[in-house]
Amino acid sequence: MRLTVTPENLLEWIALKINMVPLPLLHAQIFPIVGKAVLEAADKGVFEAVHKGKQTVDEIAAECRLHPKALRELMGLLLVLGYFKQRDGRYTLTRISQRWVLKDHDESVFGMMLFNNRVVWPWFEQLGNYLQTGEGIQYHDHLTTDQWAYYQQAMLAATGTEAKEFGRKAPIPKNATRMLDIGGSHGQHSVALCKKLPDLQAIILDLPPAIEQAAPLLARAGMGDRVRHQAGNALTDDFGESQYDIVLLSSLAHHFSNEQNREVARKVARALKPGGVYIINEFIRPETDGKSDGVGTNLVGNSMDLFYGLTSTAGNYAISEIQSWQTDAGLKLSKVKSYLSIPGRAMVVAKK
Ligand SMILES: C[S@@+](CC[C@H](N)C(=O)[O-])C[C@H]1O[C@@H](n2cnc3c(N)ncnc32)[C@H](O)[C@@H]1O
Repeated sequence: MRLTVTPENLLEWIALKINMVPLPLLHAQIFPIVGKAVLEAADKGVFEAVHKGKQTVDEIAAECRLHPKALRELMGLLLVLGYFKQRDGRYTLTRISQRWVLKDHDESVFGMMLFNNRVVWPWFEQLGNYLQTGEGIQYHDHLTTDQWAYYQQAMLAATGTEAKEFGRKAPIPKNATRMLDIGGSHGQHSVALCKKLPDLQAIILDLPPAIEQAAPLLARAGMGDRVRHQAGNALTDDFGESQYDIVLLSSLAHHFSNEQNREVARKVARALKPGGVYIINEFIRPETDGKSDGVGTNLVGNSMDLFYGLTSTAGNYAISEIQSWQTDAGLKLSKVKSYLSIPGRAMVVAKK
């Protein structure tokens, strides 16, 4: 998928076609305000206010304690972006905002919006420094307790749609009984598989400050002892020998260096039972050397690559790199499964 500029009439189409429109001006001037406007609107409670029945700018402004003139400007932009409909000065939510933004919808990305607005936004200031030094933020080493809470809620929000597709598509042994979910946070991937296989139990290995915030999120799934947290560190802990039918590493490889991922794969291979699977679930770095790895160059893969570089120094990996960790660890490669709901993301699977 791509973010494109769509002409609204023939003259605009021609202007775009003959390179008369300064597209970089859109990237430089329009895109930053679009992103921040959506984040602030969610954070200030604008969507929830409309959901509660506040429909005019004055009603929404009073409910959210915002300045009416400033809010009118914000609503104009959100209208163009398709978050609201407006008739006779009364705003209503569109299907997009009802499904993806309202706090209580099970697929809502609201938690990710709060994290991005309150924690991540200031990090972007450091992109220039990252480009000069190659040194990312390594945020796991610096988060405050509140930031850990926003982070874990964001991870849950980001998984609302993915976990369903993961549950349907993950190629797992039908008789699996034990699973290790490394950096599993809220545990939704494990919950999805445990709902599918009644004899499966999962351990979610994560850092102690993450578990402190993720425990109540996991408890909401009502899985009891079948999915439980274990405090640890994937880089220093041993995972044991012939213990698990399934090991999952979801959205953690991008925080680790190539060598760290290779070492994690070695420990995973030892910890798998014969026939067990190692699933690395990740945003894929599109190949930049012209070779296609099945996912191709795309907006999500490329922007997440830069984002993870900035935030963790590592970044995304190409499918061929991920598979090299698995084969070096003595595992046999299986199919790569991509997602329909999250473009640029895939499960890279290997078997013992
Ligand atoms: C980006 S989140 C992904 C959460 C979840 N697996 C998912 O796909 O939604 C990365 C998780 O890995 C955890 N993590 C980071 N470094 C870790 C380490 N060295 N050992 C174990 N967990 C780690 C973080 O605390 C966080 O919960």
